[in-house]
Amino acid sequence: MTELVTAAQMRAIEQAAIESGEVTGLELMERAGQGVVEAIFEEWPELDMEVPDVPAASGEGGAAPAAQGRPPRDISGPKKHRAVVLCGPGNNGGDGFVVARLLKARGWEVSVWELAAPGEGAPDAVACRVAWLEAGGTISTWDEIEPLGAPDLLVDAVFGTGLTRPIPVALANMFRLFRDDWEGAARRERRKMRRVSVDIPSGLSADSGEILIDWEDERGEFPEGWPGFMDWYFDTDLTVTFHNAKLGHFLGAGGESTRKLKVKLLRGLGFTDSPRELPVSVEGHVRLIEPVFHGHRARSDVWFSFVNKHHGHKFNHGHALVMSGPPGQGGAARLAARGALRIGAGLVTVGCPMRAVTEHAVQLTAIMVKGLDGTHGLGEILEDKRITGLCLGPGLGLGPATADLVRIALEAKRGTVLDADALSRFQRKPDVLFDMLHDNCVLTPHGGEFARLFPDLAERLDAQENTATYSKVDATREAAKRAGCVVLFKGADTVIAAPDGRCSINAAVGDRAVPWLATAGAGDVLAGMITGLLARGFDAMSAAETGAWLHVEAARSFGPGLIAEDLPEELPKVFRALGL
Ligand SMILES: NC(=O)C1=CN([C@@H]2O[C@H](COP(=O)(O)OP(=O)(O)OC[C@H]3O[C@@H](n4cnc5c(N)ncnc54)[C@H](O)[C@@H]3O)[C@@H](O)[C@H]2O)[C@@H](O)CC1
Ligand SMILES: [K+]
Repeated sequence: MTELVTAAQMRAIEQAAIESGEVTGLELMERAGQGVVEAIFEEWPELDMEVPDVPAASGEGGAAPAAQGRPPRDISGPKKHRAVVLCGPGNNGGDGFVVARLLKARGWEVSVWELAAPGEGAPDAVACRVAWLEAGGTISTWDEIEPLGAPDLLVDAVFGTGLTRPIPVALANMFRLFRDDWEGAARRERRKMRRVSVDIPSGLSADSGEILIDWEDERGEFPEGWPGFMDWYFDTDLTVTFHNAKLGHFLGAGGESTRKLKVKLLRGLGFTDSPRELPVSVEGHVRLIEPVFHGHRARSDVWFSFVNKHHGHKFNHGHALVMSGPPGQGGAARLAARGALRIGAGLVTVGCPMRAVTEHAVQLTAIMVKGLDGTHGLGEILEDKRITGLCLGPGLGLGPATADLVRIALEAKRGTVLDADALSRFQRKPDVLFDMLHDNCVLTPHGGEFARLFPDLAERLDAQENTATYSKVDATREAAKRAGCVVLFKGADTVIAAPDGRCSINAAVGDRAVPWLATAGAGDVLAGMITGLLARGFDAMSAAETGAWLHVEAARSFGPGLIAEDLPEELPKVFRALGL
């Protein structure tokens, strides 16, 4: 898995490298700028082509360098590649000056606009600004901004990991305007404008992925008359970050906006050849669940866990019991049961009230049905020690019986998933639930259920003024500690945390986005998949991580049009693709 870091952790890594004497801050900044330029040409190789020796059709392009014998490609417009670099007052802006200089050295026409000149607090950025001016570059201030002609590239080096204070609404609006103005100009000139953000799209917190806006400060120091609110961060095509991806690339709005992320290593920070290892121990880092590459084949983190478990008798693969509610409400439990079976539990039983047996029996074949006489019946069946995974919640109902069933289930100390009604039932007394939970449990709340069990954490997470420092990762970690078990907080940025501080993100963003997974019953299938893995002997954290990852993979594999029933049925295809 890739390790993700916070802004503070990144600063600590950087500081340690500088203090060890292996690299200077200025060298790191130079390397960061080089990394951005490398990433730009990797992403858009067409921008790296020689500029043909064709005079500009309009006056805007200026003279172009010699064509070196190549035929002209297009004679309809100005020929020099053109970039606009927006620089902020900190080190992110410093990286921007390096990018500007390197592009200019390659024959690009580059305009730099700065929000404010870097001050004493950012000496490396000051040095890079000087180097830009010495290279013949010019700098305009933002109040002078007017489109000079359409750029091929818009570089956002306004704020990076140092953005901790909210930015004025007016500035946020300018991000949007830049994009619209220049995109329009690019269309008119038949150019394509690519947008690249240095480190993180400006306006987003690198820790929480939240948009940092000062709503009170409508005008700030910026010109009046900027129109309505749209995207309050710098909307971008490519983000180039350094050393390690940050939490904010995957959480909240950061996940939505980071469509494509490239991580560039900074030589001098102790790296050998793997971006997956942190050179300096970073306490409390978060892992991103993602495929790892072996030779030519992408295999998931789950591959290793699975491989040695795929043989033997059906009882070697465990027996999952999914509890169902009254007649007419059994669909959710059946979905969960199917998820448990397809993910490889040897046996799966739906346990239900006697009067619901017929309904389940007519719908289920490979999955067994067992009529249970309330809590007493559940206690009895749990005397069978071969039942190794339990799922309670989907369609269980919010009546008092649910709390009793949860109590009996937790006393049995099996791998247990609590979802949906089994969580909501404890809204008034979450502590009663927390007292019963053990470390082989997984809670799988969505936002609403999370707020019912952890109202103070949800409130803190929602509070605008705290978004810079308090993230979904923090909230989930606190929740896991309080509950004493693994908590999986659902979303496109699913966060999974264990009470001992381990934490990972299953990000369904960027090219892994699956908006069609927001469909009725998908959560029930997830609960069942995790239960199946617990039944197979996975520990709670691995079961939650593996289940969450496969859930998204199944949705990706199926594609749009997916309904919850399709998720378990897609798993064999996902397994085949993983070489299981
Ligand atoms: N950590 C590393 O290893 C490296 C970091 N580098 C760059 O350095 C960046 C971090 O630099 P900094 O810590 O200087 O921070 P940033 O450049 O991200 O932004 C902070 C600057 O913006 C100002 N600012 C913050 N909030 C503001 C607001 N709401 N309105 C107006 N101004 C505001 C601050 O006073 C400060 O001047 C990274 O994102 C990266 O781009 C690279 O240069 C080299 C290596
Ligand atoms: K930026």
